[in-house]
Amino acid sequence: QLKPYEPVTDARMANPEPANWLMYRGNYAGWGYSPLDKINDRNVGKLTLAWSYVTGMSEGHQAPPIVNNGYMYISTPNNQVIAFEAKSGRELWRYKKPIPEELQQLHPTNRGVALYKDKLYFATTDAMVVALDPVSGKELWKQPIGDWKAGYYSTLAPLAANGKVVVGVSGGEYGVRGYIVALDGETGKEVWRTYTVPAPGEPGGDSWPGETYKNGGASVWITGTYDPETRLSYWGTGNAAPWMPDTRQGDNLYANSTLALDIDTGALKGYHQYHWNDAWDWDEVSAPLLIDVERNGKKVKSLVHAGRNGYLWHLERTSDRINFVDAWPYVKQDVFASVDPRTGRPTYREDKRPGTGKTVSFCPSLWGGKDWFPEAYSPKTGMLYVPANNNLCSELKGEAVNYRKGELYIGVSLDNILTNVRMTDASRQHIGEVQAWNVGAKKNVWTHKYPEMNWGPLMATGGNLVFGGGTNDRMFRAFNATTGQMLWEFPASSGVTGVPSSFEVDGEQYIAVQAGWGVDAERMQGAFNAVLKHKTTVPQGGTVMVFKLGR
Ligand SMILES: O=C(O)c1cc(C(=O)O)c2c(n1)C(=O)C(=O)c1cc(C(=O)O)[nH]c1-2
Ligand SMILES: [Ca+2]
Repeated sequence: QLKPYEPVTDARMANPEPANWLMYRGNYAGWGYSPLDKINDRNVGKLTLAWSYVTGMSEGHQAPPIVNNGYMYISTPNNQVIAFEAKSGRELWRYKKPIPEELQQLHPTNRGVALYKDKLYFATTDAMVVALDPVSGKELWKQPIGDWKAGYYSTLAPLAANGKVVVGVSGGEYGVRGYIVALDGETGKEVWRTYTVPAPGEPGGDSWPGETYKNGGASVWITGTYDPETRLSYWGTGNAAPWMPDTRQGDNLYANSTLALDIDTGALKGYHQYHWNDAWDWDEVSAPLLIDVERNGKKVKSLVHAGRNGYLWHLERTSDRINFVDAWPYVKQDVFASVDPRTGRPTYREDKRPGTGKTVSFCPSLWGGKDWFPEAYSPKTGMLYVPANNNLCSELKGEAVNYRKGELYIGVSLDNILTNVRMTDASRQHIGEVQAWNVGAKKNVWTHKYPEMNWGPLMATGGNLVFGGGTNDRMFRAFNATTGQMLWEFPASSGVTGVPSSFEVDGEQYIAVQAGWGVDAERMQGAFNAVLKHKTTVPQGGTVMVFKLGR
């Protein structure tokens, strides 16, 4: 009873129908917002499970259910994509790409598929992009984008725009040299590749001593946002490698930055580095949200980013630059002594900078004020919603490390990483938060607090709701977007670190999300268990959950 598959054109992508969820965050601006309002703050208490489906995988289920006129697609860890009839949960097909046996997955997750024209794309753990037929699941082509034997892998959902499929590579903990690569959507042929770490002689190349740029990190593992008007895509970059900053003295451009890349050529048109010479593993990979922000009575075409470094960043975007507007801490941050009001460049407290042979504690923890899980923005309330971890700190002991192809290149022992968490008096009271911000006014409107951490991507809806999971009690929740009042919660089979989405079929609205705890939410829980008196175990295993209003 499914209608013929409807190709996903540039026009549809630039202006997605409210009934569908065509890409990672629902729109190119990265809002994580569904305009649908049949499920709303008055009736959300009646939300019930319409269907669910066990994926057969453990580890991190983080991908949003992507929906195009009744067809739904999810990806799971281990290079798996599953297609459903969105309304019923009937499986249409399942695709699994084998992973080489010797490949060790440091971050076993996949953050979703991209739909474009008559194809579906996803990026793999063994550093390929695969194109599938969305109707049959048949493999159309696969294109290698990096050497997995050298620690390159992909976890992000691709960005599809202007005839291209654009992805980045992970591997910041293996000493890769990061890049963003665009493939021709039809053929898979590489169109451009832009390194996030410049070579000597290129602009920014002098921010790396000697040969260090070759293993400088700055990986890209979260989908970029895109402005069709300027044809600029915006990407966040990860930590510089290895972690200890004295091994690569200099700013280390363009690690921990937002980059503006021309979608047609990959040319770098602007950047903002959130913190230079990274020492804290604060990957700034979340792409900034494209928002028109009212500030001092003026509209600013903005880029907004809740930094892993604990600051909320308000930038301005133009056709050829990124300008700093403002920044302020949204969680406890004890590293920045100041932020230059003109450029946004921070100065550091020396005693808060880890280094080789030093043991240093700092806040927020190495997982940051916010790790990879996305913020959401509602144009209805004008608020930015931030899933945060507050009051938490880390202690790292820097060690010398030599680069060896395909091996971890961190400079902190795994033992230390798994016990790095340091509690404060405040974090014994609460850690996880959902924060609502009026960015232009720099005003925190409401905050919902959790006793322990929050790893939950957020979605806002036209029904004055904000949805998110992320806590170790397995709950998936809905909040009143205006007031922050918790209106509904549902105990999932596992912790919910999936990106939620919403869609409509035959006039009925649905909320969809994957449960499936894993990756660093799980590792961080281990680090907590090491310092807390009680231990929490979160069950693993992926489930797709789709909710609708009960009668
Ligand atoms: O530097 C990198 O390339 C890289 C990649 C990834 C990833 O691809 O998931 C993570 C991280 N770093 C990282 O620092 C991090 O905290 C993290 C958490 C997670 C997760 O899925 O929970 N992935 C990653
Ligand atoms: Ca990293």
